[in-house]
Amino acid sequence: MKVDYLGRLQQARRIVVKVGTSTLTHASGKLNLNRMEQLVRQLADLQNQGKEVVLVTSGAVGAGLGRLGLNERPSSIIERQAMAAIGQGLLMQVYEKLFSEYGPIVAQVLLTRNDISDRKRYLNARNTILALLQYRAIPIINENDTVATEELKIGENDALSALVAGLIEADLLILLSDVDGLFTADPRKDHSATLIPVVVEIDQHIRAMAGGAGSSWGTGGMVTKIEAAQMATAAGTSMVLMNGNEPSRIQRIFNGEPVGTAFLSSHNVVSSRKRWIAYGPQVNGAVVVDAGAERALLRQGKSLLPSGISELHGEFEEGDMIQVVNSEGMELGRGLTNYGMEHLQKIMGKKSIEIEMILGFKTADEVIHRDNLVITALN
Ligand SMILES: Nc1ncnc2c1ncn2[C@@H]1O[C@H](COP(=O)(O)OP(=O)(O)O)[C@@H](O)[C@H]1O
Ligand SMILES: N[C@@H](CCC(=O)OP(=O)(O)O)C(=O)O
Repeated sequence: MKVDYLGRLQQARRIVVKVGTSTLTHASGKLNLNRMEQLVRQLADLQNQGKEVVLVTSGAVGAGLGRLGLNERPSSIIERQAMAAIGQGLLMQVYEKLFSEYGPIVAQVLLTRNDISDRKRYLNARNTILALLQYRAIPIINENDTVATEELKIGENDALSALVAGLIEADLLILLSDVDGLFTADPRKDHSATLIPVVVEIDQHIRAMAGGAGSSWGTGGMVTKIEAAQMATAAGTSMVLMNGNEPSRIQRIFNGEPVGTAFLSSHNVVSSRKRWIAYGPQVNGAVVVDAGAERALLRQGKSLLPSGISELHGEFEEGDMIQVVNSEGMELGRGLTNYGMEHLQKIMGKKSIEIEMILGFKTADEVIHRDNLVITALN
């Protein structure tokens, strides 16, 4: 019997596929060329079916290690960056060769957190990727590991692929991993764990199932995959997490058959600008709010006023992204602040009409205007 959500996934036209290191490399660390060949053939075939395809690929560090004959990830960041520089070229060379056999043009896109944090660069990256799709090219995206310093890193490609899916408003994100999908517990540790075919809402119960990475090559484990699912589904992109060991099985999604775990996109899709606010800029600090402000934000759709703020953390300036947390430390939302740390210290707990008297100027009545605020607590 065909289940309704399968029909929805089958219709997807713009697709982001993310492939992890564990899928791309052998246990030896060398590239798994057979698998890459099958993946490329499947993606080329999706394009032949009229779909737009974007590939987010890991494996630069892994391929660099394999090339140098090393079998352990170096612990120093500099060394890993050097590995990535060696491996990225190798990775692209293999993709270029394989894709050219089946037809599609490929394009390398390397992104850093800044390209997502900065609204101008975000829009620029979006336009470039959309232009590539217009040319029927397949953008092959990875993090620019060689130049992204640790504090400016997105960190791993599950998150990068979800950000990319949001960036280009993809219909579907497919995460290829070394596991068949989300299980009730880590199947490597708990043999009685069972596969969950579909997730409609990512709640505490689902998050609690996730464990860490399964191989020494993978980085994120299930935690980052669920975080990616959360980002993607909130942005209107459904996600399928499936095993990448037989890439031709991707086709099953488009035949309307169940495969892996499907995370269905939320009906409550946030606007593109709010999506950028939620997941784009780096968080520079936090404000703790009282119960009254928490209610106003969560229940009444109000802006954050200085009167509801009781504590400040971090160092931030006007225009920066800050977290809004309650007294128990739970994140309620994120937004762009109208006041920097120094000024906010003077006006927190005060009424908006007092702002000008205290500071000698007033940027706005609100510390975070509703338009610049995204509530994350209800997701
Ligand atoms: N609840 C779970 N369901 C499935 N896999 C899980 C779960 N919890 C932890 N894992 C582990 O996550 C691993 C996949 O993540 P990772 O090794 O980072 O792969 P990748 O390189 O594909 O990103 C699986 O091999 C599995 O051992
Ligand atoms: N950008 C890194 C990949 C980081 C990463 O997320 O790896 P993985 O967990 O295998 O998807 C690389 O190319 O090696």
